[in-house]
Amino acid sequence: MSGEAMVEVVAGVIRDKTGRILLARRTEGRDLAGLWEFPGGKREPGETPEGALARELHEELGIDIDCGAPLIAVPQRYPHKRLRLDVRHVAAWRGTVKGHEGQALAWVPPHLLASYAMPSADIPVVAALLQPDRYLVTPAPDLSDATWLDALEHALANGVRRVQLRAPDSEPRRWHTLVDAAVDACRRHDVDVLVNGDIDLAREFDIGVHLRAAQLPALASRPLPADRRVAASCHTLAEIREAERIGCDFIVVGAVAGTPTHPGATPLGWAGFAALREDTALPIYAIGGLGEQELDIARAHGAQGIAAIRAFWPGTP
Ligand SMILES: Nc1nc2c([nH]c(=O)n2[C@H]2C[C@H](O)[C@@H](COP(=O)(O)OP(=O)(O)OP(=O)(O)O)O2)c(=O)[nH]1
Repeated sequence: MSGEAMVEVVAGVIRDKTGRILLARRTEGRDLAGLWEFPGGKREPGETPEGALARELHEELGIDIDCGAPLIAVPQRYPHKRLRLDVRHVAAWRGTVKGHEGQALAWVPPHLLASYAMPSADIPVVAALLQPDRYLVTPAPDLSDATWLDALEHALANGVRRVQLRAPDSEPRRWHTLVDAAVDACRRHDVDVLVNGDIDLAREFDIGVHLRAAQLPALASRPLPADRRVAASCHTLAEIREAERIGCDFIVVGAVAGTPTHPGATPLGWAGFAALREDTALPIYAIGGLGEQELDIARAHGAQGIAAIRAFWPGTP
């Protein structure tokens, strides 16, 4: 099944002066007709991604472009094909945008992108545009509470925008007090905050919940409303299917590299990660022995970004 050839597709994020992003509607008679997509198309043999994108946007929209930085490349399996959707920012463009192939066009404010029906490969692309690329998982508060909260404040000041509060085996009353203070700090920084495992605690503080894989089978549906994040840690395709079934917003998958905290586990490697990525449209953070320096390679394998304890927690080696 994974032997089937991978179709290479390149698409562009084109913005106007007000920051709206251009979507095109796939015309009737084509695969995925009626869905909205980032303009682009298939790479031809011998073409670079940049060259293919420039050609496609000239043909489809009548514009000339300067290709910008890679955003994310999403491997994705559809019923009749496998493709890798390589999405690039368009740094600059010249000309007048017009649908040269009869396709409808829409300039969409970023916060409305998710309300457009798109192919499944685009769901991680929209998440990569809108949501944080780093997901801090807190270490257990071994030292004093003040030291732990101070480290959290530093991480938030360093630009972490999404946090999972996690403290395996912490004494419940101490943990409740710490979560209270941590939620307060995250709210002050306008940072997305989830608590590991404890759905009641998430409800009490009106925050998100990050579920362990073992918790998923017992849940009939997502335990929190749509405006609260529900995430899960997954290691296998079966666990990913459970996360999809209950309606998780995103998942964490690993371990990608070896980690000192799980010395016996066989790491997935980036190829193993990408193989799982192909079979789901959920946004995925890669975890396990990774840090900020792996963000580009993570995005190149379809990850939303990196989840880590040590790499994003100030003061850990
Ligand atoms: N341009 C573009 N294509 C996308 C996106 N998301 C996504 O799944 N695709 C898929 C749809 C197509 O299968 C393929 C792009 O092929 P294409 O648009 O150049 O060619 P086509 O219509 O003849 O493709 P097809 O019907 O033969 O699959 O990538 C996206 O955001 N932009």
